[in-house]
This record gives sequence, C-alpha cells and structure tokens, in this order.
Amino acid sequence: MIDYIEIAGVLDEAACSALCAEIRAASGRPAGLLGRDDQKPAWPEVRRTTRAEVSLATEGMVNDLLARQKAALERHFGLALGNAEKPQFLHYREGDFFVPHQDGNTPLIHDESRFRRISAVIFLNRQMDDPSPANYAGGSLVLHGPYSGPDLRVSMPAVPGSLVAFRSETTHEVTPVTRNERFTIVSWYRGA
Ligand SMILES: O=C(O)CCC(=O)C(=O)O
Ligand SMILES: [Fe+2]
Repeated sequence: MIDYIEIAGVLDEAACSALCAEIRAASGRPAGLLGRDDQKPAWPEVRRTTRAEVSLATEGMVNDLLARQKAALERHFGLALGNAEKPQFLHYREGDFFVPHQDGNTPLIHDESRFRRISAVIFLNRQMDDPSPANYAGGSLVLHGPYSGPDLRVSMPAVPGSLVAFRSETTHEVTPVTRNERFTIVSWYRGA
C-alpha cells in the first residue's frame, strides 16, 4: 500500500494560470539535489528541470497555502508536522524528468533531508494524452510501493490546483515530459 493524499482545489484555475505564466517568464537555474553544493551542472542525468525564481509575494502566498494544509496532512498521516520548507517552483520542458528517488526521512545521507517527513506537490497544469498548448504529455509523478510488498507503481492524477502529499521516504519519480511544459510547486514538511 502506498500512503498518499490528494487535496483538490488548493489553488483556483486563475491562480494556476498566473503561476504558470510567472514561472515561465522567471529566470531560473537547473534544479539541484539536496546536500550537493558541488553540482556542475546539477547532475542532469538524475534530475532535469528548471527551478524558477518567483516574486516574494508569490512565495508568501504559497507558504500560507502550505501552512493551511498542515492540519489535514497531520490527520491523514498521523504525524505532528513543523513548517514547510521554502517551496520550489519547477518548470519541466520536453525531455525533463527526475529519476526514482526519496526526498528524505531515510537514514542514507547525513544532510537536511533527514528532517523531511511529508513531501507535497501542487500541480499547476494538466497532463493529457493529446495536450492543448497550456498542458503537457508524459511527466507522470509515479509513486513506488515499498520493497516489503509487491512491485507497485501508482501515477498521481495531475489536476491543476490539487496538492498530492506522501511520506518523504516513499520512492517516486517524474517520467520524461514528452510534449509541452509541466509546472509544479514542491515543498517538504518537517517534523514538529
Ligand atoms: O515535480 C514533481 O512532480 C515532483 C518533483 C520531485 O519529486 C522533487 O522535487 O523532489
Ligand atoms: Fe521528490
């Protein structure tokens, strides 16, 4: 069993479109991997996506939104959560991806990721087989089941304005975008 929750409508359609436009227009740099300061250029064989620099107002709006979702996530996962980390505004172009990985809460590396308990992804545009220009194909967020069970893979529905959250130790990946551009916001709630 893969433990995740989908919360619909954390952003409305107009807010999603405005965020996509802001991220597209923003300057960005290749998104890196946590705990690696020596990335040149950001391990493109592991993760290829652009992290956009958005306005402080936008970042503040998303921080407030993440704080408002905390109680529902604590109830669902049975965890006491602290603050969400600085959100990342991600722009995936055709061919961009993130290989299977865990975001944290694994005793693997002695870095900041050990404080992460819950990963959250907010979808800003829609995945479709034959996408209109504002939407995309490919680019599935796929959660993997734990080793203790059957080889399970579950694609998350990419509905604009919805938030999907899962335990940060859950293996997950973003498959390559095959058409157009994909926009998401990601953050991580730490333990209380
Ligand atoms: O963009 C996504 O759907 C998820 C990205 C991700 O897994 C991450 O940034 O750790
Ligand atoms: Fe991740």
